[in-house]
Amino acid sequence: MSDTVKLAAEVLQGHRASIDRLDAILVYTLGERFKHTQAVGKLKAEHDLPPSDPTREADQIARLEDLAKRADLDPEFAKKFLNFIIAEVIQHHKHHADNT
Ligand SMILES: C=C(O[C@@H]1C=C(C(=O)O)C=C[C@H]1O)C(=O)O
Repeated sequence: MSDTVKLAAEVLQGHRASIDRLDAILVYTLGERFKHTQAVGKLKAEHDLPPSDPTREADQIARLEDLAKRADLDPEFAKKFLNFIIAEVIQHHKHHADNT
């Protein structure tokens, strides 16, 4: 293995170690977010509130698009990602509503 290939392998290993730590942060962050959304789902079910709140969702999408632009992240990707998470949360809320 040439010195350049060895150096590239070390650089790759460094990036992958950082990616692994960041993925752990993402998973723990999502876990914490879902703890709060589950509590919101129970609260909504107990008070007969609708599972989805489109006004709140639109505010969040706008906020996340703005944050994404400032963080050099594709705002369309940020929007798709948040919509994906919100869709899952709404399913949880419907489940709470059906079982309360
Ligand atoms: C968590 C809530 O319920 C739903 C899920 C949302 C979310 O995951 O951020 C936002 C709005 C609601 O459609 C809420 O109303 O705050």
